[in-house]
Amino acid sequence: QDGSATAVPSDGVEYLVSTVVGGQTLDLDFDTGSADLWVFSSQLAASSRSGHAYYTSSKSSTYKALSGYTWDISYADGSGASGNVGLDTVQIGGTTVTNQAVELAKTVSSTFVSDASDGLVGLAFSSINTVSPQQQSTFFDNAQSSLDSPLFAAYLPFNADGAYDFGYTDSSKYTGSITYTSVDSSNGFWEYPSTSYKVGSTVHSLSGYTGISDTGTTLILMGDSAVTAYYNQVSGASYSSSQGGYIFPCSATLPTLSFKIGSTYATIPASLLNFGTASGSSCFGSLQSVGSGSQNIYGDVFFNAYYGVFDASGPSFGFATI
Ligand SMILES: O=C(CN1CCCCC1)Nc1ccc2c(c1)OCO2
Repeated sequence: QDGSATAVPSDGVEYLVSTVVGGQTLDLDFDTGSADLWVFSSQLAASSRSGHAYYTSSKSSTYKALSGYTWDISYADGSGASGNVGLDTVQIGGTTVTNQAVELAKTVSSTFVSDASDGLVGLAFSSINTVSPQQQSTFFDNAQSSLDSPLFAAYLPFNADGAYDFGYTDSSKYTGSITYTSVDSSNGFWEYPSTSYKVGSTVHSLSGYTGISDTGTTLILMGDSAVTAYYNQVSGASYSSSQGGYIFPCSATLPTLSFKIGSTYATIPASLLNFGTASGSSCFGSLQSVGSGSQNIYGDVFFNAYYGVFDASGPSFGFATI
């Protein structure tokens, strides 16, 4: 059944959604860049669980263990988690999936311990789910047959409560029309060509590049050529190894950044490109380097400006101004 769940901004780093797993409520990070639904569990060391809600399978009347099944995930930022697997009922807003693969953490890396989320809901394609010996389906894949339309949408306004809509798009959450582009899911991501960008009004080519819509990533991460071109237009900007990225004087005037999603430019306003104080009078940029490769990562800062629609029919990705 269609439904909407509130997404609450946490530390400006992520948006958390209250989710019920086997009758137990956890605040989970919805990540369109991965495909594992995993939770902090009673199997974690107490030191790793501190500060977190966690799932205890023995307290769920609907839990079914998948004997011998394991999972082990590593994310591009170097974090990771691993454990074992069972099935249980998962409720997100008005949408309920029975027999959802729930991945119980036995280990989590330090960033997750210090992070606010109690686990993740992966909303990328099930082809990159890490469960072995049999790969499992995402919540969205399992929910699709019960939805009016096989889609979900992310509404993540800056510093305000947002929502994930399942089965429908909500016209009260965006203005104008939704522009769609075909998605190439061969890498398991919501990925599409992204072959040009603009710094202010100056157009640059990004031949061969793609973009990935990734609600699990906070910032906008692009190739070094784009990042250099952008900060060359920001007075006093520099790369700070201690801060781990580009910083600039908080008083600097920032140009807008636009990038193509398929054939249509999305424009990020200057206000969203200042991620906030790094230290003293230096501010940290919302645009940072993705490192190597030709895949740009369009994270929450993008969704602060655009309602994002993830449509499995096609598949396609659509966006509309918030
Ligand atoms: O790793 C992530 C997001 N990840 C989502 C799940 C929780 C932990 C953080 N994003 C990311 C994506 C591409 C990158 C990168 C980081 O660093 C360099 O390239």
